[in-house]
Amino acid sequence: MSSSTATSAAEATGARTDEAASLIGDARTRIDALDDRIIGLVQERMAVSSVIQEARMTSGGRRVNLSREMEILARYRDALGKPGTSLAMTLLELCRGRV
Ligand SMILES: C=C(O[C@@H]1C=C(C(=O)O)C=C[C@H]1O)C(=O)O
Repeated sequence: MSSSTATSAAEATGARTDEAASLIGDARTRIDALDDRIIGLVQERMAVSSVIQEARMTSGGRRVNLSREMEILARYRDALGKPGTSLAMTLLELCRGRV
C-alpha cells in the first residue's frame, strides 16, 4: 500500500493490494446496484401477490394456495438447489405473511 487512501480501501475490503482493493470496490458497487434491483423486484412481487390474495379472499376463498406455493418452491429449488427452497419460503413469507 502506498497511499492512505489505498490503505483505507484495503481496510474496507480486506484486500492486500491496491489492485484487489480497486476491483473489490468496483464489484461491490455493482452488487449494491443489483441488490437495489432485487429489493425493488421483491417489493413489486409483494404488490402483485397482494392483488391475487385480495381477489381470492374477496371472492370468498383463502389467502393461501398451497399447491401454487409448492410449484414456486420447486421452481426455486430446481434453479438454485436447497438454498433456493429457503429463499422461496422467505419470499412467500414476505408476500403472504407467516402461515
Ligand atoms: C399469489 C398467490 O397467493 C398466495 C401467494 C403466493 C405467492 O406470493 O407467490 C402463492 C400462493 C398463495 O399462497 C397465488 O395464489 O398465486
